[in-house]
Parts: sequence; structure tokens; C-alpha cells
Amino acid sequence: MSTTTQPLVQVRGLVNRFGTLAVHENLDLDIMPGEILGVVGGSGTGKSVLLRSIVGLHRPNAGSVRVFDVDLQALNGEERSQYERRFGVLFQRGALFSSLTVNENIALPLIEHAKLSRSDAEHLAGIKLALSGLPPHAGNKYPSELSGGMVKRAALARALALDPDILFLDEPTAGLDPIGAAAFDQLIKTLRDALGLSVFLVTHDLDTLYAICDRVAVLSERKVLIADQLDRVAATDNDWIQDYFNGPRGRAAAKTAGDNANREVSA
Ligand SMILES: Nc1ncnc2c1ncn2[C@@H]1O[C@H](COP(=O)(O)OP(=O)(O)OP(=O)(O)O)[C@@H](O)[C@H]1O
Repeated sequence: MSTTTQPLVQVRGLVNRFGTLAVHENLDLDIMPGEILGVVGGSGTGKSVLLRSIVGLHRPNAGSVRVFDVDLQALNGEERSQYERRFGVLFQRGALFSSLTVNENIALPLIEHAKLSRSDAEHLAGIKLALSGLPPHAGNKYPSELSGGMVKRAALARALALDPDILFLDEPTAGLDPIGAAAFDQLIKTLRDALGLSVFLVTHDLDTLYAICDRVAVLSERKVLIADQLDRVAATDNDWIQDYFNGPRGRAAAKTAGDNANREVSA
């Protein structure tokens, strides 16, 4: 992880309401350079809305989002989209275009935003495909012809298309079997290490938190209750946190992480 202490993203005083439903009230959060930040919270606590607010897909009712020390809300549309290109987003269901092949899906942002020719874009798409751990022949398939795990990897390849500085992942391992989920976790970590990315990762997957997250932010009561290293978060005196981290599934994930660490030490 980078030693720079200046946050890459600073969310301050974020307010999001839908009618009478208050989702966020004065929420603050930092994303540090090079970190994998896990974002957890009960269903409906506003993890996806937070992600969408940061990447510019949802306009908050109040508050600021500073990215690379620039307040994105203060920019006009064109200036803002220049910054937003530095975000790669993997949506919950992949969100690939079903009428395009995987290669065409990955090439699309390169043609539209980087103004590359189709052949250059498809060549680069092949590289992103390989980075995401997919074989070259997967590029010629349509999303409906891929397994769930391959769709996630294809969507990750598209999120990487424009060489983002920050990767936003919304429940990337949801729906994957445990082996596929563990492999995807390692892929994210490898990409972070190799490309120096920062990763904002919304998840319900305790194994992911233990395996790859540098810090964990807990959303509760319309704000970030705590954002810290996992052991400190798990020790926090809060009912939801205790149920989540120290319930049967949390203890099992912690034990697996401990066993894996011991195996690495003795190997
Ligand atoms: N566009 C919208 N219009 C109205 N309500 C919305 C909208 N988007 C989100 N919400 C509401 O905001 C709340 C937070 O939604 P969000 O999807 O961010 O939750 P989440 O923490 O990601 O949940 P989950 O873990 O179940 O995916 C929910 O009550 C949701 O119904």
C-alpha cells in the first residue's frame, strides 16, 4: 500500500434522501491511495447509493465529493466526465450489453471515450481480457454464453478499459461459488498490486473482507460508523458489527483467514 496520507477521494457531509427515506445524513468517508476498502452494512443501508454518488451516477442532496482534491460537483459536465473516466465501475449484475460480444463490450469505452479506432480498441480489449483472467476465445462470445464468473471477469475487463485510478466494485463475488469467489478476490488483489489501483468494494462477503481488504467501512444509521483495519472494526462495540463479525459466519471467515495465514508462514 502507498504511504501517501492524502486521500484520493474525500466524501464530506453527504446527504441522500428519496422522498421521506433518509439514506445518508452527513456521511464522511475517505478512500486512500492504493488501498482496498471494503464497504459493508445491512441491506438497504445505502452502500450502492454511496458508490453511485461518488462516481457521479447519483446527485446527492447535499455534501461534497472531492476526487484528486477537486470537488466534482463544482465542475461542468465535460470537466466532470474527464475525472469520471478515472473511475472503473463493476456493477452488481455486470451490466454488459447483451447484443455485443465481450470484446465489443470492452472496446466500447475505448472507442467512445478514448476515441480509438475499432481495431486498436479491440486489440486493447484483448489485453484487458487477459488481465481479467479470461481466455482469448471468451472475447468472441456474447454475455449470455458465459458462466456467472466469466461475466464478472468480462465486466471487470470493461471496468479496466480506460486504465482507471480507482476501481468501484458492487458485490463482485455475489452469486459465485466459494472457489470462484476466492479466485476473484485474489484477482482483485493482484490487479491492485500490479496496477497500483485503489479499490472501493461493496460486499456482504466476509471471506473477501478477511482475504483482501486493507480497511473496512461500516455503514449504519445513515453514516459511516467506523472505517478502520478489520481487527479494530470487529472489536467495535456495536450490535450490528458484533452480530456480523462475531456471529457464526464471521467467526468461520476469521478462522479461515487465520488458517491461510499460518499456511503461508509455514510454507
Ligand atoms: N433511485 C432510487 N429511488 C428511490 N429509492 C432508492 C433509489 N435508490 C436506492 N433507493 C433506496 O435507498 C436505500 C439504499 O439503497 P442501496 O441500494 O444503496 O442499499 P444497499 O446498502 O446497497 O443494499 P443491498 O446490500 O441490499 O444491496 C434503499 O432503501 C433503496 O430502496
